[in-house]
Formats: sequence, structure tokens, C-alpha cells
Amino acid sequence: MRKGIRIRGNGKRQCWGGARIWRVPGKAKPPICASPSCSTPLPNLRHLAIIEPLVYLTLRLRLPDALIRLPSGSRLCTRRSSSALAPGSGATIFALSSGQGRCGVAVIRTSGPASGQALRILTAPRDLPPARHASLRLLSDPRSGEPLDRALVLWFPGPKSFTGEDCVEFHVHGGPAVVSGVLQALGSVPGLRPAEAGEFTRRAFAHGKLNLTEVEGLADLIHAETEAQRRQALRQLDGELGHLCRGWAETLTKALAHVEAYIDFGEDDNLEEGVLEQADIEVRALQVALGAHLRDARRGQRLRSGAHVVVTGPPNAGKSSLVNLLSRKPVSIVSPEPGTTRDVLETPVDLAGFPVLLSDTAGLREGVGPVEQEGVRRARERLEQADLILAMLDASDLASPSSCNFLATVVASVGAQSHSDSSQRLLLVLNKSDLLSTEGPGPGPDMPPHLLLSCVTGEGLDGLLEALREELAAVCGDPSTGPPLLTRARHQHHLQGCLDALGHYKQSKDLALAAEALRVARGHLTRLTGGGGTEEILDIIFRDFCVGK
Ligand SMILES: Nc1nc2c(ncn2[C@@H]2O[C@H](COP(=O)(O)OP(=O)(O)OP(=O)(O)O)[C@@H](O)[C@H]2O)c(=O)[nH]1
Ligand SMILES: [K+]
Ligand SMILES: [Mg+2]
Repeated sequence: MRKGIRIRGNGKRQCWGGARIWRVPGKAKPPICASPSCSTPLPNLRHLAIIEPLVYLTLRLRLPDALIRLPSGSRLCTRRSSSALAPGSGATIFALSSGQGRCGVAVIRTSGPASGQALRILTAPRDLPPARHASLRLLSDPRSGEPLDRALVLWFPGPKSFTGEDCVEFHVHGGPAVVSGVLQALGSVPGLRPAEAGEFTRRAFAHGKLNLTEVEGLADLIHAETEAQRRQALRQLDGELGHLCRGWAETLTKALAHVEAYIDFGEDDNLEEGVLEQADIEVRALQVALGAHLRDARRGQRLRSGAHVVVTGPPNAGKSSLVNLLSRKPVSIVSPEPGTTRDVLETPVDLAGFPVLLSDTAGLREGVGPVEQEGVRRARERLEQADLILAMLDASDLASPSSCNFLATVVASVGAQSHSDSSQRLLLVLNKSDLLSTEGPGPGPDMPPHLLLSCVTGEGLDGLLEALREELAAVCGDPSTGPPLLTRARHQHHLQGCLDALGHYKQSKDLALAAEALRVARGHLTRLTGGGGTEEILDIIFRDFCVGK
């Protein structure tokens, strides 16, 4: 049981960790809400510490971005640091938000206080259309009165808009002359300026419309190349990861309130028994949840950046033929001459809906010329980095020394690995099955689990794709089910930091240090969803976006 250190003021003032609570001696006057913008009276502090630990802690520690809730559950205030806005952010911004180049319809967006004025000026003499109704308007250049296009316009008065500010969308014909004419006309409206890359989304973040994980989910959705990446990004944009982190942060806030309450009232006999034990139980459960998520961390990142699948095997097994088949393009040279492939040839492929970096490699054999030997060395090096190994043999040549050696080394060594989430996975493919009928015996009973395939006839390809889908779901995590995945090193960093701080909480003998460890842990979760992120991190994240997003 930790001993409590009690810092008691002179009955009037109790200061703790910099937050000051002023108590009036005698009848404890109920404190008021910490938010400067309201003065709602709250029930007395001791009572509060137990029935509303979140509010108690908020008052005690003035958590900057916490939700201050009354027992009735109504919210008092939430706020995000406005520093998240890009520099020069008071202006109204505009940009082409649909793709560059000739297209049927192009979408030009504005966001900021002068949006309504810009819409009036470009559609003069008509007034603003009804909010959120697509309206057909003639756009004209305010400088010359020259008609620009007949467009659909949409007026989104803030805060019910993507950025939380007044927004307008111009849906114009997607010809370069129309788009540039409208952009120039907008540029001539006082108070408007072209948007920076990602600035619309950055404003949505600054106005609390998106948290940082949702911003990253939006970036991933825009960059998604495969079905699995789209599903994963959509879940993150829908806030699943942010929601999970908020739940963890609330658990920590409750545990912290219990520890603080014990520090404040530990000796009072009417403080509930087991307040500290309750905090320990909450922390232990959180450690288990965080640990499970961190073990999964690599999966989410693989899903974003692509799983490394390496094709390996003895010369002439048909490796290059398979790579060309899976990538549906002539990535590698195929020839009957063994030792054709020397360099590692990497190509991004959508395999069964998963993003994959598929590598073709030199046939593994010893005792060849220096160039091919360098190729073999590079092949082995790439094999080390593989998330999934496609091991290939010629099914009609299984008794050869090169096949036996390959089975005894590469295949056996991966099979021997203890199966954990981070260990490599291997699929054994016996190629050239079309030769089996004529060339004699196929695989014996002691052959490890394998798939038969013919790159020439395509026999067995469906089975291989199904097996690949299962393996890749295991390697990348199945984005349709299971908990939301961590998709960035930043997420992993903060979760690891949170877990480390919880470790310090458990080791600390001194309650004050234990409370501080919980605060540090909670800070990591807050930064993960974007409260209090540093400018540099925000710049890096929003740099990922194109202009107009
Ligand atoms: N009959 C038959 N021949 C195949 C099959 N797959 C590949 N081949 C032939 O086998 C020879 C070698 O194919 P590659 O794809 O170059 O083999 P590789 O493993 O990349 O060879 P190296 O790069 O030299 O290691 C070529 O002549 C292919 O046409 C198959 O399924 N059946
Ligand atoms: K070959
Ligand atoms: Mg090859």
C-alpha cells in the first residue's frame, strides 16, 4: 500500500502541483467550474471526488482540454488549442479540391469568414442560396462582369461545415480555362488567398471537427490503393482509434482522480475503502489492453505502407514467372537459363485487396560467378526483411540437391520460428505442376504443407490467391474486423510512452509520483489524438495532404 504524502495548506489554501484550490475556512463554499467562460456552481469537493472523479480531477488539475461535466452529464466546455491553425489563418482560403486536369466536374472550395461575400460577388446580383442546397448560378468575374460558367454552388454556413467555418463549394465544368477563371476571380475578392496544402483539413482539426487520428485516417483514405487500405482508413476516419484512445484516457483520468482523492482525504474515515486498489485495477487492465495493441502495431503500418512479400527459391523454379503473373505485367525477364534474375526487383501490387511490395530475387545457389553471387547475397538479405515468403520449387525436380537443400534451409528455418505476430510467414509453392504427369513423381508424404501451381497453365492460381489473402490478413490485420489498428509510428510511440508511464506508476512508492506517472501516461494519449501536439508534428501530418484538401 503506498503511503500518502499530504501537503496541507493553512486550511485556507491547498496547493498541489501548481493547481491552486482556494477553500474558504468553515463552510466549504462550492467551487465554480474551471472554465473562465462560465461560473456554474458545483457540489462540494469531497462528494465530487467520488461521484464525479472526472470533474473533481478537472477542477483539481485544470486539465486543459478535458470535458467538464456536471453530474447531470451536460458538458460545460471543451476546447482545442487554436495554435493548430496554420500561420496567417484568419484569412478566407480557396483552392481546387477535385483532381488536377481536364474532367467533367471540378470542385473549388472556400473556407473562412469572407466565403459568403465571395459567393455573393461571383453570383451577383443573386443573393446567397439556401444553406446546404445545391443551386444553379451563373458565375461572373467581378472585375470585368465576364460570365465564367454556369455552376452548381453550395453554401455551408459555419459551424456545420467540413472546417467548422463558413464554406462554399463551386461545382464547375472541369475545363482548365473555367477552373483558372474561377480561381482568378476568387483571388480578386478582398480577404481571400490560395490555401496551403492540407489547410482545409488543418482548419477542421483546429475547430475540433476532426481529431489527429481522424486527420490521419482522411490522409490514408485519399492515399488508399487497395480495398484493405480503404477499409482501414475509413474506420480510422470514423474515429474508431480516437474513440479507443479517449476511452483509455478517461480510465486514466478516473484512476488519477482516485489517487488524488486519496491524497486529499485519505485519512478521513468517510472516504470509501479501496479507492487506491480501484485505481490499481484500472491501471492493470489498461496495461493489458495497451500491450495487446502494441503487439498489433506493425500490422497497421504494414497495411498502410504495404506488406513485404519476397519470392525465393532455387534457379529456374519459376520465380520470375510467378512475379509477372501476380503483378500482371512483365516485371522480370523469364528464360530457361538458370541464373537469369540477379537484382532484387520490387513492384507494388494489390494482392487479394492488400497492399504488397512484391520482390523477385536471384535463384539461391552456391559456386557461381561473382555477379550472380552478389545477386544471391542480396536475395538472402531481402529474405530477412520479408513479412511473407513465397518459397518456390520446381515440382518436377524435387529430388535435386538444390531443391533438397532449399527445403532443409530456408523452408525449415522459417517453419522452426516460434509463431508470434511479428515472426515471418511462409507459403511453399510447388510450381510446374503441368510437368508432373510426364516427368515422374510429385511431392512425397514428407513434403511440408504446400500448394501446387503451374505458371504456364494457371492451374492452382486461385488456391494460391486465397492462401495469400489469408496470410496477408494475418500479416496486416483484417481491417474489417478486430480493434482499430495503429497505422503510424507516432501512434506506437505514444502508446509505448503511456505503457512505460503506467509501469512507473506501479513501481512508485510515493503517491505524488504515482499521480505524476498517471498524468504523463494520460498526456501521451491526449497527444495521440492531437491535444497539445507540437507545431512540427502538425506540419508533418498536414504536409501529407495536397492543396485543396
Ligand atoms: N512447364 C512450365 N514451365 C515453367 C513454369 N513456370 C516457369 N516455367 C519456365 O521455367 C523457366 C524458368 O522460369 P523463370 O521464371 O525464369 O524462373 P526463375 O526462378 O525466375 O529463374 P532464375 O531467375 O534464373 O532463378 C522458363 O523457361 C519458364 O518459362 C510452369 O509452371 N510450367
Ligand atoms: K531462369
Ligand atoms: Mg528469375
